[in-house]
Amino acid sequence: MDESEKRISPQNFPSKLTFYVAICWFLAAFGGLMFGYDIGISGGVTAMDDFQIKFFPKVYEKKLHAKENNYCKYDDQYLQLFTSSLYLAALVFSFLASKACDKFGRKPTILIASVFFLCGAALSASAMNVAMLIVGRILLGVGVGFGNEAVPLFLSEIAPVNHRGAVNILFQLFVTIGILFANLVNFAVSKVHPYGWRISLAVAGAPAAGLFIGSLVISETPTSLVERNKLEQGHKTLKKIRGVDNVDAEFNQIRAACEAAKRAKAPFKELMKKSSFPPLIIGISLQIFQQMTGINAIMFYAPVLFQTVGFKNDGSLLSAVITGVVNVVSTVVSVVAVDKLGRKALLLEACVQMFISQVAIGIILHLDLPATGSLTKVEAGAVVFLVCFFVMGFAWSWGPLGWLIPSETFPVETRAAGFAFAVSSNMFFTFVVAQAFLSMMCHMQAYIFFFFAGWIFVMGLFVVFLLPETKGVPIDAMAERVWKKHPVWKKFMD
Ligand SMILES: OC[C@H]1O[C@](O)(CO)[C@@H](O)[C@@H]1O
Repeated sequence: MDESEKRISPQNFPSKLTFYVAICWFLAAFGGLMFGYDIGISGGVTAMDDFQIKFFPKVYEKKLHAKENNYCKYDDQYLQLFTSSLYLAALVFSFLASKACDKFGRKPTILIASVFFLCGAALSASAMNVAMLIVGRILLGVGVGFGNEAVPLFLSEIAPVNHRGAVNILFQLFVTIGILFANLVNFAVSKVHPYGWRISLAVAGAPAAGLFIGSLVISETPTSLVERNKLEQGHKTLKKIRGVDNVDAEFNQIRAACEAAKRAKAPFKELMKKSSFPPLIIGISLQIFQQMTGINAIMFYAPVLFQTVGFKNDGSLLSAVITGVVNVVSTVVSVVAVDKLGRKALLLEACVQMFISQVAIGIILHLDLPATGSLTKVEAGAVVFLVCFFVMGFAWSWGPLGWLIPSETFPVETRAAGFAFAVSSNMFFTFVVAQAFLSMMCHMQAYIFFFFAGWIFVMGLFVVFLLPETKGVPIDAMAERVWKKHPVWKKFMD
């Protein structure tokens, strides 16, 4: 602990925001774009008639005859597997990726991700049957597993220290841009019959190719080089990315951090110590809660949801574009607000906003959807508005902070391992929502929205009673200034 006080304050490390670093961010951020594209593309594709006729004819038949039981139109395990399989693969491979990041470095791990992305895009776009389609999604998932572990790590390791928070949010920002891009592509190709869906799936190759080229151009991070004992090369790279000669102070800090990480021989074992529980519980809970807001019910299935409430194909794809725009813009708000308003205020405000939206959507659907088969224009407009209101709240809080907080609360010894747990919790619960939402909607009907509202209520209590504020706290000082002062968590800190 005391060691950190002897170091030069990280705020004083000399650095310029170099053009080279900006290029590296831009290229690596294709990883976020790729992830977002995969999130956003599946909902629109599953809602396309041509796609359903080819792969899920039973779903198509059911849809044609659906009047009364609108909520069950898309209740099909295989259809859901098309979306969810990606996240299961990502979950498994995020652990392998954390090993690859350590052993081979961030750069080759990003390269591996891009190759899987390219293969996955090619296979799913050319699929002749459901098996090819799902194997294609699994390959994309392997890419997501590697990419989501390596890219955020890469971005934050080459960022000048005082930009780390904002850069971390950059990843989420690119995810939201990827989702929007996918929504736009779906909207544009929905009239191309009978293979519009193939274009949607093939366009995923564009960010994948960007990431592939990027992974050849970017430098390995100084941290990763030092970790693998390439000290001289690490020092040289640090000079290059900072654009100044005097990088010794920062370099020494990187070395000290790497040595500390090496001393903790088994980071996963270290994580099981009582004193590691506070950041671990916080990191995992934030990711679980992030998913249980119901965000991905909307991101994956917005077009399907909008069809359920009575929009035609076009209208539902256009509405998904609107929610996509709201998602991007609100994430930008978060970049600015997070260090001014603090984490807790944003998370709490969003709970109120998301709770109101979910309850109001539930009430509208409960009162009117079963009786009439579809909503009136005004009601359908209100549902789109409420979905946007919900997405807005999520995007400036739980979306980015679900990643930011776990990246700033673990001590260096357990940071990578702890973050891997957070990533995999996210993937697991994303999988659960993707696989279960359409069936849950079929069985619970409008009550599904009250179910998510219930989770949001619990999340609010969690923020009030268990989440400490970490705004402005240096990472090395978390234990002293945060955990040991918190009425609940101090009991874990001996
Ligand atoms: O922007 C919404 C997207 O952000 C994530 O929560 C990741 O933080 C995804 O699970 C979701 O689809």
